[in-house]
Amino acid sequence: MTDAANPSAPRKHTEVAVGVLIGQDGALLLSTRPEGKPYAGYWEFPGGKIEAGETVEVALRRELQEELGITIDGAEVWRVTEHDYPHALVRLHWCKVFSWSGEFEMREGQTMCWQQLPLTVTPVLPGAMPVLQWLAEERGIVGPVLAGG
Ligand SMILES: Nc1nc2c([nH]c(=O)n2[C@@H]2O[C@H](COP(=O)(O)OP(=O)(O)OP(=O)(O)O)[C@@H](O)[C@H]2O)c(=O)[nH]1
Repeated sequence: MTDAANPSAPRKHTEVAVGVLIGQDGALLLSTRPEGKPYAGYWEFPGGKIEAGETVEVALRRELQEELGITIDGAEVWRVTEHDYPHALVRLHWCKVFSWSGEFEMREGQTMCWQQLPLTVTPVLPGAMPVLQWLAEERGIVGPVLAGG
């Protein structure tokens, strides 16, 4: 989408905070995108848009409370990526999260699961693919990050 008043203007980024929750066995938490959102039903890492005045950590804590009912202890940005979707140009601020409190509760009707690499769930949001690749590299996993992919 371009700016109607100025079609040559660069698209503005939508800033997004994303959490890579890592369990004690190294499993990764994936969840499905709720109905009504672009790419509904695709698997993603939990997170959402950063609101005005929020830091990445504050936004991520709010999003994970709203979506999953948990409270994260802390989050530091690990990687920043960009992805150009038809619906938005997003800048994704990825945080690894190792510690949280509360019970998981799917507050937006989504589904969650813990996954090792390669992932067995599909389809996965295209914007998450570089991060899966980095996680696989860190773990010395060669080959596709999606089983059968
Ligand atoms: N949460 C999340 N978003 C991702 C991932 N990968 C990726 O490209 N995105 C993109 O980042 C954006 C996140 O926005 P969202 O729609 O989930 O955010 P939100 O919950 O604040 O939505 P809303 O306020 O519109 O209801 C979407 O454009 C989504 O496609 C990912 O792994 N997790």
